[in-house]
Parts: sequence; C-alpha cells; structure tokens
Amino acid sequence: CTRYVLVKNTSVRQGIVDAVQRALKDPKVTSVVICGQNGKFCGGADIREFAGPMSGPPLVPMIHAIEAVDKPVAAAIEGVALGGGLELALGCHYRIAHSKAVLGLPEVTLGLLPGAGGSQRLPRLIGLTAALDLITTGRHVSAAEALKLGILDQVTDNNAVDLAVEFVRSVAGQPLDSRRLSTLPCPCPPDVDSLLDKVMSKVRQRSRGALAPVACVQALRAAASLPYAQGMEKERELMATLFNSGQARALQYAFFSQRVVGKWSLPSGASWDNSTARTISKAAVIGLGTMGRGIVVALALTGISVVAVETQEKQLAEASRVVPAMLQREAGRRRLATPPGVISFSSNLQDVSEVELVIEAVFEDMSLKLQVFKHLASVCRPGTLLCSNTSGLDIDQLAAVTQSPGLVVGMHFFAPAHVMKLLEVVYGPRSSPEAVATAMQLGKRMGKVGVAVGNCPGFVGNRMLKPYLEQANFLLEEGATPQQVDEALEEFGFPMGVFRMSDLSGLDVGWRIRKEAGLTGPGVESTRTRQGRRYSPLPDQMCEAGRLGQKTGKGWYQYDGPGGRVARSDPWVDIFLETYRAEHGLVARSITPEEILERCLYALINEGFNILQDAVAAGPEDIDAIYVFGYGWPRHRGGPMFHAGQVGLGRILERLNHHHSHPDVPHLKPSTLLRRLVAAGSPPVQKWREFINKERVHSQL
Ligand SMILES: CC/C=C\CC(=O)SCCNC(=O)CCNC(=O)[C@H](O)C(C)(C)COP(=O)(O)OP(=O)(O)OC[C@H]1O[C@@H](n2cnc3c(N)ncnc32)[C@H](O)[C@@H]1OP(=O)(O)O
Repeated sequence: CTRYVLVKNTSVRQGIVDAVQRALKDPKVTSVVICGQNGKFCGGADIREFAGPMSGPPLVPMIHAIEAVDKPVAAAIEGVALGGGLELALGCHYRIAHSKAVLGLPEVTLGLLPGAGGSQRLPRLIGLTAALDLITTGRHVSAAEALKLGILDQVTDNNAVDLAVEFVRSVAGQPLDSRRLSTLPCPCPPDVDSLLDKVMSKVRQRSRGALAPVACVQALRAAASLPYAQGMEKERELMATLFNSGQARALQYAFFSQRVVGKWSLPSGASWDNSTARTISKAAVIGLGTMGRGIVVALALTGISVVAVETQEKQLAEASRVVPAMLQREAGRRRLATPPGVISFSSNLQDVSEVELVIEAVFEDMSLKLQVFKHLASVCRPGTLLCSNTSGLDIDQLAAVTQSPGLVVGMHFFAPAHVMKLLEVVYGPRSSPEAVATAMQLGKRMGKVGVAVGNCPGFVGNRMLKPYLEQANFLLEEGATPQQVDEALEEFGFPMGVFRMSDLSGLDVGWRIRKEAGLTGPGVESTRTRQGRRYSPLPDQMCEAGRLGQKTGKGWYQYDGPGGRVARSDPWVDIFLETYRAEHGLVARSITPEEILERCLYALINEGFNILQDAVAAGPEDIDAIYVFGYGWPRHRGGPMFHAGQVGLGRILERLNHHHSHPDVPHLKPSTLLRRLVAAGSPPVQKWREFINKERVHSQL
C-alpha cells in the first residue's frame, strides 16, 4: 500500500485521476487510500469555478472509475467532506473518518443538487428517508451521526489516514461488489410515493419558489424508482437546469456575501484586518423584555458569563424563570451542553460594574435609553464597551452622554435574538475601530452574521423597510386588500407578507415611533399629507381601533383570539378600507401583483441605493446579507441589490420614474447612484463597490 498525497486547488481532480491510475498499474499496490491535505478531505467544488467553463477531468466519470477499481479504495476523511468531496467518498468502497470530521451534501444551499452521483449513491447507502433529509436540507452531519446513518464504516479519535491504511490492508482481496453503491438497490419504505409527496410539499412550503429543493426530491424519486444509469441521467438533466438558473447564481452570491460582510471596513479606513477586537468573558444585558432575554441566551451559549439586569421586579421574576428554560431549549436545538451557571439575575444596575461589555435592551425610547447610558457611564469601570440594542435610534446621541463615546456602538439584534442570525453593528462618527471589531467578533462567537453599518435613522434594514411599508399602505388606499399585497409578496418568496408580518410583530411598534416623530397623535391633523410628504394614516387608525395584530386577536386579519396565529381575512377591514377611501374621495382601482411588487420592492431597493450613496453600508453585499438574514428576503433571490441587478438596473430606473411621475405616488424618486450606474452601462453587482468609490473620489455622489 503506497501513499499518494493529493494536490490541493483546481488540479485536485487531475491529481486523483493520476494517482489512482498509478496505483492501479503498480503491482505493489494492493489497496488505495484517498485523503486530503492539511487535515481536510475536501470541501467540494470551488464555487467560483461555476461562473466559467469547467476545466480538468469531469467529476462523474472520475468517481465511476474509482468505484470500478478492483483494489479496495477507502476515503480517509479528516476535517470536511462536503458536496463533491462527499460524492467522491461515496465512490470509494470504504469511508473512515476522524471523530471531528463534518460531512454533508450542501449543494441545495447553492441552488444545485448533488450532481456527481450523490443523489443516486447516498440513498442506496443510507436509505431514501435519511437521504431525503440530508439532501433537501443540505445540513452538515458530525462523524458520529454519519456513522449511525451508515455513511461511515469507522470513526477514530486518532489519525484517520493511518486507520484507513490499516483497514484497506485488512480487506485487500475481499470481494468488492457489495461496496459499489451504484450497483445496490435503494432501500425505501413501503409507502415510498406518499413519503416523496410529503417531502415535496414540505420543501415547497419551506422555501417557496426555490427550484433546487424540488429538483433534489425529483432526483431522489429517480433513485427510488429507476435503475442507477437512468437515475444518473435524470440527475444530469436536473443539474443542467439548475446550473443555468438565476437562482443558483443568487445562492452562490449569497454564500460569498455572507463571508464578504465579515471583512468589514469603515469610511475612516479602519477595517477587520487592521483593528483589534477585545475578547469578552463577562457581559451584562440591561432590560429583560423579549429582546433582552434572547440576547442573554445568545451570550450565555458562547460561555460568556452574563449579568442580566431588570429593574421591574415582576419582569425580573418572570425572566429568571423563563431564561434558563430558553437556554436549555436552544442548547438542545444546537446539540450543545447547557453552559452551567453563567447567568446571574439582578435588579440593581450597580451589579454591572465589573463586566467588560454591556448591551442595553430597554424599551425603544430615547429618553429612557439616555437615562440608562448616563447611569452606565457612572457605574461601569473605565474602558467598558457600551452597546445599545436599538432598532434605529441615534447612537451618537447615546455616546454623547458617556465619558468615552469611542466605546459606544449599536448592536441591533433581531427577534428572537437567540435564534435570528442577523446582527447590525452600528458605528457612530465617534465609535472606535476597537469597539466595532469587538462587537463584530462577539457577534461571530454568537453565531451571528454581523454587518457593520453607519448611524442613521433605522440604520440599513429598517431604513429600507420604511418606504416598503409606506407603499404597501398606499396600495391599500388605492384599492388593494391586505391579502392581495401579502399574496404577491409571499409568491415572490417572502415567508410572510407585510401585513401578516405587521400583525405578528404588533402594529403598536410603528405607531409609537410615528407618535415620537410627531407624525400622529393628539393634535396632529388627520390628513393624507404629513410633514410635507404623502402619509397614510391607515395603520394609526387600526391602532386607535384597538387592532394591534395577533396579540389583540385582530389586526389586518382576524385570529381565533388574542395570541392566535392563523390569519383569516376580516370583513371589518374591507369595510374600514371602503369607508376610509370614501372619506378621502379615493376611488378603488384594480391593482396587479406586478404593481404590488414594483411599488413595494423597488421602493425598498431604491432606498438601498441611497444607503450605498450615503456610505451607510459599505457595499451591496452588506444590504443583501441584512435582508436575507434579518428580513426574510428569499435567499434564492440573493438579496434586494442582487435582485435589482437580475431585473436590470435600467428597468428598475424606468419603473421608478414611471411611479414617481404618478401624481399620487411620490417618494419613488430614483436615487442618484442608480441613475449613475445605469448611465455607466449597469455594471454587475460585484463591481458596484469599486464604482461607488470612484464616483466618490470624483465627487459625483
Ligand atoms: C458537479 C458539481 C460538483 C460538486 C458540487 C459542490 O461540491 S458544490 C460545493 C459544496 N461545498 C460547499 O458548499 C462547502 C462550502 N464551504 C463551507 O461550508 C465552509 O467554507 C467550510 C468548508 C465548512 C469552511 O468553513 P470555515 O468557517 O472554516 O471557513 P469559511 O467559510 O470562512 O471559508 C474560508 C474561505 O474559503 C472560501 N470557500 C469555502 N468554501 C468554498 C468553496 N466551495 N468554493 C470557493 N470558495 C470557498 C470562503 O469563501 C472563504 O474565502 P475568503 O476569501 O477567506 O472569504
């Protein structure tokens, strides 16, 4: 048995082919072990290669050739065996892994299916039911789970390559027929059709409009019902369709944007690679409402010890009861041990004096937050980082009441904070690079996708949401129903339309913000123009009628009672809208789903261009990651800015101009950046950063 170490990077496939051929020809070689370099078996295909023509030997015949070898071939899996990497291992006769290895077929997350025989070999190895789960979710499994499922033959805590060598030597000369997965039948449950139908409707529901999960189920149906060669033909056909779809490009873009945002940079020139983060071991959370509780759990799961402070006794008692249970549940969900005794509860702000970082999560009210920050500045030791979980208030104003404004940043979590992946890290003009780096690193430890954003009302996510919500309300005034608007958005791929979402989060949240901004409330005249702009008082009137959404059992929809979850259309809302239109002399017209999407989504996208122009976000990837991870933007559409590129910037500009010129639909004035991009020939989204920087240098923005 001779060891051939495989070369890394794009020549991997050629390296494997050459090594296997040498091993076959060499009479001294009785068996073969395929391993990776530097403790990693293979992370799969280089996704960047998908953009151009494939070079080197194709994967499918290469894996077939390995499977056909008449000397035993084992894959020694260390680190990762993902995608094409696991498909290669499935072509081997045996699979031996290190206990820390991770395996999976994540192609579905990239808009593809396991197209190098994975969709046909895996079900033959572990059965249809388990293969459906792994392939349609793309989830990674540990070596222990892979062993249990039957993907692996052996797992070791020691050197996997040494064990694999020993193993293949021990089986040399034994028959290999039963080890060639392509020759085996696919173990299926008796009710195979009903299983496939059930999984199909589940994936359709889970990722509405996404092509890849559907194609994965179709490929597995072929594995269950057709001979291997025909199954492979089906796999090839489906893969070709997916490969050329916009969705695969969008999902691959989303893979990279998630990583690009980690490489943050600020307009000052500070960035991830020239700023030092502090390692936090003790933190405090102030305010134990829904957000505060989730943040405590997210921190505790990283092993950070947390002082959880709530000054209202009743709320504190409830949080002390609920938070440990939340922690246990979440640890279980993530298959982690519950960190022991890391949370201490207190009603006294003085108890935060020894922590290194505080996250304030009190009610979204500036005067209350200012009071808390003043107090924190007096009790915390010098050098403590002070963060606010505000969803849009001025970070600089908070920083101004502390002795060290450089140590103040926003950490905008999304509810539920221990589950949702997005974290906006908001830097004010005085926030230090160290504070930003620390908040970003802390977010990463919590498993968040942190995005560094500038300080402006609503930051990135909520600032873009505002014109989107405005247009949705205007559409109701003009003749649409909440259901029509929601259906168009859900058809586009959002898990929930804007009105269903508003009912879920509570209509009073926005009402309070509008009251604080002087847009509504006692003494404000009930007109359709406020502060010089078109304004729809519809949501305010809903709140005044006590319809706050799910919590009151009534909102834009009706529910079975307070806290009910199933939305049903409500004739009351239809009458309310008709009465409103009559009062304001508005004539309802028929509104198409296309108009709903244009008005809502292009308004949001246009604000995204304004945000890029104002340098509140460093690049389109930042905006797209925020919308995919925090606002339910369908991942298979990449994000709003990517989507704009897919639709065509010229088309977006033309439609914005069209709606803007309509006398009753102002607000949609196209952004200067969008105009300049169109004038420059609509470069692809990957080039926008460079374009913006150049325009800025030449003072065109
Ligand atoms: C016929 C088609 C055949 C096969 C289909 C496929 O194989 S599709 C590809 C399937 N594989 C994957 O989806 C794996 C994707 N990668 C990951 O899940 C993680 O990167 C991984 C391997 C678990 C490592 O995670 P870690 O957190 O350690 O590193 P990070 O994610 O930050 O990645 C480091 C840098 O590597 C780049 N990268 C990772 N995987 C790929 C890839 N498959 N192709 C291209 N580039 C990849 C990643 O972008 C990072 O780059 P950087 O420039 O440092 O940001």
